[in-house]
Amino acid sequence: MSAFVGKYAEELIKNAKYIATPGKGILAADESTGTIGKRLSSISVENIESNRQALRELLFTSPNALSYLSGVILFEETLYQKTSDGKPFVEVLEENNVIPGIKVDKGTVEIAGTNGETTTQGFDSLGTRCQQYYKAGARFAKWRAVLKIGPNEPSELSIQQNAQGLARYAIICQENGLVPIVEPEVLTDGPHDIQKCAAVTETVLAAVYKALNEHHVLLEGTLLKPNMVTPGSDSPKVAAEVIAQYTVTALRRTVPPAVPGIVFLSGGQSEEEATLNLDAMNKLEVLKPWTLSFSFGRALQQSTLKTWAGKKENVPKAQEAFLSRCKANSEATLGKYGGGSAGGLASESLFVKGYKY
Ligand SMILES: O=P(O)(O)OC[C@H]1O[C@](O)(COP(=O)(O)O)[C@@H](O)[C@@H]1O
Repeated sequence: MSAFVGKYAEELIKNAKYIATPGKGILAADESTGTIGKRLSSISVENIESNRQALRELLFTSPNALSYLSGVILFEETLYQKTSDGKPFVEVLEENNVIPGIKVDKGTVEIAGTNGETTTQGFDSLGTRCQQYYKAGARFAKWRAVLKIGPNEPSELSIQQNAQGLARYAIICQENGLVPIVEPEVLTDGPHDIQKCAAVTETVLAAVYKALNEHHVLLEGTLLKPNMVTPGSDSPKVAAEVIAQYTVTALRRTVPPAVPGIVFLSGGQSEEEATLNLDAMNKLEVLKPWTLSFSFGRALQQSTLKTWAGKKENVPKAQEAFLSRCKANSEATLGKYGGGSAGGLASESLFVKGYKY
């Protein structure tokens, strides 16, 4: 084995495999304080710790919803929070066989001399932070790199910087017992067609797997969180079957079978769109050596957030909405989603231009 095999190898492989269990997926509830502020302001709720805690408690204590999840990504503040009855969130998740994860990046900064391209920050004391998060119960981590499509973008510089950054992050996580989720997000902004998105996604993923190899990352103990291959936001939409075909083709060309699971981000798709696209991928009859599942933020929470609207009396209804999205996405990981669990809210587009933070 060419990869560096540290003392956590077996545990990393076991946890990555568990997270990729067919029928289960990841809730991305790791919005940083700024990002959750935007979500809360959309329902006129103040961005203070008690409101952030209340939203996360609503999600994590949602009856039956956790049976469709294998992992939840947390922001640092949430990792140490408790329910209103005083039970640590980490315990609530563990009791339901859901692995707690942690966002370890510190957001993006512009790369000088580029047309608004970015690299991701967060290397300062990353190893020490991983050790602390492991002690607190986290067993996987997330780091988001962002690439954009433009006339000359992504540049070679941004592809290389982001691939190297993801690989360096991944090996530091593995040295400290955390399964790294490798997230190179190609943004959907722009007038490009689906072929362009496919070409860029393939180039980016090829660079990422080359870098992971150079850094001796144990692929069996990682997960990939990519964008789906779609037309740009200013282009006409295409059918879920077309998205499925292009996305699975791009992944088959670039992601080694040693990777146990690919967990998509939703990237501003509506809840229903994201589920139907995932379902169409799992219905495709081609060899897919990895589990294809979800790690949605907005596409799991939007109708729940709107239904809650910050009011205690709406919690049971909001939890029903959350359960219905979790169940729908679980079915989609098996290619068994019939569609239609969408109320009006689940079909609302969640696209935000230049989604960075
Ligand atoms: O910039 P932040 O606060 O890290 O948030 C980025 C968000 O994007 C994600 O990576 C993907 O979310 P979406 O499914 O909403 O695209 C989440 O895990 C995360 O909450």
